[in-house]
Amino acid sequence: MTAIGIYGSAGRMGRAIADALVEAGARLAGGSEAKDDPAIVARAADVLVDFSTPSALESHLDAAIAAGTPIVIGTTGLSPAHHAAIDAAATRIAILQTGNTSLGVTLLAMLVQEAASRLGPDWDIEIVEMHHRHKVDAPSGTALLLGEAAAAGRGSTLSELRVDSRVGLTGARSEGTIGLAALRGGSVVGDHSVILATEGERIELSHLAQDRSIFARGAVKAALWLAGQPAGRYRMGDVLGL
Ligand SMILES: NC(=O)C1=CN([C@@H]2O[C@H](COP(=O)(O)OP(=O)(O)OC[C@H]3O[C@@H](n4cnc5c(N)ncnc54)[C@H](OP(=O)(O)O)[C@@H]3O)[C@@H](O)[C@H]2O)C=CC1
Ligand SMILES: O=C(O)C1=N[C@H](C(=O)O)C[C@H](O)C1
Repeated sequence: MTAIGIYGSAGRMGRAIADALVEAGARLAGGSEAKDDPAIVARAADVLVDFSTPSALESHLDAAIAAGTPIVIGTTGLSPAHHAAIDAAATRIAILQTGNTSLGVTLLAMLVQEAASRLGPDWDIEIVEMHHRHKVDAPSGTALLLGEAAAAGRGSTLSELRVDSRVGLTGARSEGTIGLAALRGGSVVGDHSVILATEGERIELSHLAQDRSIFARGAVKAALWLAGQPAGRYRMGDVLGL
């Protein structure tokens, strides 16, 4: 029985993952919060999942490397420096990082990349997301993941094309850019729409999360898969065979 350790175990996702891993036939190796030593659960677990906060990432990676334990990173709000730290750690242990562990969003990202590659640059791409009032980062990790997929479809990267929430006298839209807008309110679990718009028509590709359990089940599936992998950086598409 695979033992899964949870960083951020008392949070919304940590609690949902504790439920999901039992349903998947795994065992909880232990949980860890800010006050705890992350090395303890890293040593007790066959695989770790991190749904906590970006400022804890470095200590969680250090603990995972020291114990030789693979880790799924679901925490969002990561900076380029965090991604560089993940790349470095992935030369030592297996790591899967994703802004969204659901099957639906993993497939949506592929559809977005395909649409962006087939439609010309006169098709504008805008990404709108809405989340609950407690969310602390924006744009969401999923919006960034979808933006990267759209940019890849255009043969570019999101950092080259992104325009964040417009305000004031912005001027007309620049062709080829990808706009990002974030809404916050109530208890919305996670809604994302990628809008492709040209003169006279538009396409909207959307994912609506109705329950946090979709992320939790995906995180457990990813953890069980990652437990058997050699060092390297992996994606949800690898887990789901998409
Ligand atoms: N990839 C995906 O599919 C998904 C990713 N997420 C992401 O997961 C993260 C957590 O989301 P959510 O559960 O809603 O947030 P919560 O705030 O409910 O949970 C985060 C938990 O992490 C704890 N924490 C803070 N610092 C540390 C630390 N140093 N070590 C261990 N734990 C710590 C928090 O404690 P305290 O409250 O005391 O600060 C809290 O219990 C977010 O970044 C979110 O965007 C969410 C859903 C799906
Ligand atoms: O904080 C959340 O709740 C969520 N965060 C992830 C994100 O930033 O995209 C995934 C999901 O949308 C819920």
